[in-house]
This record gives sequence, structure tokens and C-alpha cells, in this order.
Amino acid sequence: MSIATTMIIRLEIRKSVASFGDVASGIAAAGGDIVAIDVIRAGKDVTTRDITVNVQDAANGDIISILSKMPGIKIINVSDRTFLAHLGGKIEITPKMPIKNREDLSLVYTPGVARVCTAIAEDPRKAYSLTMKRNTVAVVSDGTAVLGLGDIGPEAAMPVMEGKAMLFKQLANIDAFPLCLNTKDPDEIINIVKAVSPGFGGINLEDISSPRCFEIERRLAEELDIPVFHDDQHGTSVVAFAGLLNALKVVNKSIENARIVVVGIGAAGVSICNLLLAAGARYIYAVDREGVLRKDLQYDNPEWQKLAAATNPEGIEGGITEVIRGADVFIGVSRGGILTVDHLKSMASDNIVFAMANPTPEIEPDLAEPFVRVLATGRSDYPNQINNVLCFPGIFRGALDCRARTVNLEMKLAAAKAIASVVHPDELNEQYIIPSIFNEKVVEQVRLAVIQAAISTDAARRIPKDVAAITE
Ligand SMILES: NC(=O)c1ccc[n+]([C@@H]2O[C@H](COP(=O)([O-])OP(=O)(O)OC[C@H]3O[C@@H](n4cnc5c(N)ncnc54)[C@H](O)[C@@H]3O)[C@@H](O)[C@H]2O)c1
Ligand SMILES: O=C(O)C[C@H](O)C(=O)O
Ligand SMILES: [Mg+2]
Repeated sequence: MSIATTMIIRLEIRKSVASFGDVASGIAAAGGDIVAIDVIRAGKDVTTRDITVNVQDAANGDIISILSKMPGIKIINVSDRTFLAHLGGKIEITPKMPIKNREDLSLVYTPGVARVCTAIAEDPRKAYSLTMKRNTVAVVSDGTAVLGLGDIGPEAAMPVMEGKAMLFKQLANIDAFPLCLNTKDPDEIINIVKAVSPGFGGINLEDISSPRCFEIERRLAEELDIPVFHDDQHGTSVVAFAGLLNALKVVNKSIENARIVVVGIGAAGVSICNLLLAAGARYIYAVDREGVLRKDLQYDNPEWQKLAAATNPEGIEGGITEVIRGADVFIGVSRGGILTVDHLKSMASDNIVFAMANPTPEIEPDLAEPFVRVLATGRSDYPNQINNVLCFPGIFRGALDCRARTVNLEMKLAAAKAIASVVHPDELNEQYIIPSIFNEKVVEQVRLAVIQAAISTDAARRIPKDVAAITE
């Protein structure tokens, strides 16, 4: 699929050798459409210009290669719309009121602020009413499992964390702060998160590689009284389960009898297997690089050891090829390109395939489509986007609003069912098993379901007014 995009090319034209006309005809020849020209520097011999060009993705490379071969032309920089959207970062902090005069200053800052500080010192619970704590989430990453890109480091992880913060704000009005840590040591990560936690109402762990992520989350959840939620584990499993509930309805199969292959038993894969087991699945086959997990093998990773005992009931040996034969469902949370058309052909009829690796799915959707009944990916440019963004804004909105101590299994199952229920049974079909992230009902319904589940499991410390009104 080619998507029209805009690029800005900064180039120097040496006037004695080339003219702007040469540049314009080069761009036109490669299929680009010039929409703006800015003169950055007009020297006697050399002029520097920014040329804004509309192109089809496919033509991108052609334009640059034609221009770079032209005598007298030097390309200084090329930006596309994606890069331009990231200039200087994607979020900022905005005060709720302006400070216009001394009176305002003495309210929000010294001396007025001191009385508020004292009130909180006397009763720390007041942090929820007198600071931003009730609406803040820390998005914490060490940059070790960023999308499917792997260990690219904390600086390189920032654009994803800023993106998550944008989504928290736009979809659930939550103020989220990207915190990318320059350490991979679980003890140090735990200590840092605990140390910064007073200002936050919740902790969203993101893109921390497995198996380290399991211990980090478990210890933080035990030691903090605010919800700690590893999005790649639970956000992903909630959304995958929501999609699966609806996909199974489309093909008229049950979760209890479906043979489900999950590939990539890292953060997302472990949590998906656990949630599906909790929801009644009996035939799960958990495959990682060394093959399918089996009861008769020993694993260093305690999560794998537990899963091995609860999955692969027949003790099948081998890898994807062996377990996908006759399977009803494939869920990929591993890396791009590991699934083949032959794998798909060997599945049961009316098969369901969720190729969720980002940004490159386990199989190209165009390649898979003819051999799959219900197909979903993690991407926004194909139907059925199964991405954890359908979960984390609503689950945190609910958890913050009822001041939940934790996010427990019941809250996750409730969130998944809420997401699935946004697709009305009349609308349900192969191309529409999961609501769009822009569907405003998603956050609203996930929030409500999560609060109700938190209340009924004693995880809530307060009942929001609107929920109290419904339950009265
Ligand atoms: N769509 C979504 O909402 C969503 C959410 C979370 C993660 N993901 C994607 O899922 C993938 C995994 O994310 P994660 O956070 O669980 O990472 P992770 O590093 O914790 O786990 C990845 C696992 O995949 C395994 N793996 C790699 N290559 C494999 C292969 N060829 N065969 C079998 N297993 C293989 C690794 O050994 C590892 O256990 C990434 O591509 C990520 O972008 C998608
Ligand atoms: O960030 C995403 O788009 C989803 C998920 O958190 C991932 O790591 O791939
Ligand atoms: Mg992630």
C-alpha cells in the first residue's frame, strides 16, 4: 500500500552549475509535486532552499537519488511528515491558570503554597485532592524491548513513550510523563520507580524486555499502593482477548475448544496465554525461539515453567510448523516475518490470525489475507487494529477514578469484555472485530467496567459519583 506523504528537502544550489529549474524538473520526473519553496539563505554563489514536495511513498527514494546525482546540487537534509511531527518532541506541560499579578503569584507559589504543603504533610492522602497525583501516570521504560525493535536504549525509546503520553491525554485526559531510564538493572529500576512514585497516581511500565519485566512489575505492585501495569503484558492481552472473543463469534467457535497457537512468549505472549487460560482456553500452544513449551522440559524462566504445565496438553514436540497444523487461532507477538503462507494453509478452516508484532507483523497482511478468515494486526493502516492503545487509557482512567490499589485479573477480564462489547453484534464481521481507537465509547466503557470490577473485588478505595448513581 503506498501512502501519500509530504517531505521537506533542504538543498544548496551552486548557481554557476545548476538552477532551481533543474531541481524542479528532477522532482517532477520522479513523480513529486512541489507545494512550497522557502529561501533559507540567498548567497552570491550558493542558495539554500527548503522545498516541500508531495510524494507517494514509493517515489521518495527516487527523488533523493535523482537530486543527489545532479551536478551543483547538495542535499543538506530530508524530513518527512513523520519526522516533522517529532521536532522538539510531541508533548509539553501547560499550567491550568496564568500567573498575571502578585496576588496570583502568592496563591500558586510562595507564601500561599506553603499552607497547602503543610496540609499534605499533616495528611498525605490530601496529595490526591491538592496535587496532580490523581490524574498522573508515569510511563516508564528502560528501552530494552521497544516495539519489535529490541534494545535500542532509553533515548531512542522516548518517541514511543511521548506517543503513549499523547494517547493518555487525548483519549482519557490523563497527564502521563515519559520516564526513560538509563539502567537495565531490575533492582535499580524498582528503586527509581518507587522513589518517583509520590507524584503519580499510577505506573505504566512500557517496552521493558522479558523476563526482567515480570519481576519488576511484581515487586513494584507489591511495594506500591498505586496501580502498576506493564502495558506490553496486560494492555496487549486484554485487547487480544477482546479481539478473540469477537473473532470466535464470527467463526462460531468456542474458546474452550479452540486450538490457539501463541508465538513469542515474552512480555505480551506470557500475559496473553495467562489471560486466555483464565478465560477458559484449554488448548494453548506457547512457542518461542526454542520451540513449543512442554511439561517434560525444564525452563529457567519461572513464567515459562508455569505455562508449560498449563499448555500443550498432548505434549507436541517441535515449533510453529508442528503446532499450527490444524490450529484455529494464531496469535503472534514475536517479530516480523516469521509466519509463512504454508503455515496458514495448514491451519483449520475458518482460521483466525492476529499478527501483532510492530511495526512489521509476523506476516504481511496482503500475503496472508487470501488464506485467513479473520485477520488482525497491530497497525493502523489495515482493518482490525489490535493494539494496546485500546486498553491502557481506559483501564488507567478507571483505576485512577476509583483510586484502585492494583489492576487485578477481574479488572482485566472486565476491560476486555467492555472493548469487545463496543462492536454491536449486528455490526460484527471479519473486517470489524475490534472497535477503532477513535471510537469514544471504548474509554468510557472500559473505565466503567474496570471501576465496577475494582469495587466488587475490593481493589477500589473510592466510588466515583457517576458509578455510585448507577449502582444505587
Ligand atoms: N499490537 C500490540 O498491541 C502489541 C503490544 C505489545 C507488543 N507487541 C509486539 O509484540 C512483539 C513482542 O513484544 P514484547 O513486549 O512481548 O517483547 P519481548 O521481547 O518481551 O518478547 C518477544 C518474544 O518473542 C520471542 N521471539 C523472537 N523471535 C522469535 C521467533 N522467531 N520465534 C518465536 N519466538 C520469537 C523472543 O524470544 C521473546 O521471548 C513486538 O513486536 C511488539 O511490538 C504488540
Ligand atoms: O506501542 C505500540 O504500538 C504497541 C505496543 O506497546 C508495542 O510495544 O508494540
Ligand atoms: Mg510497547
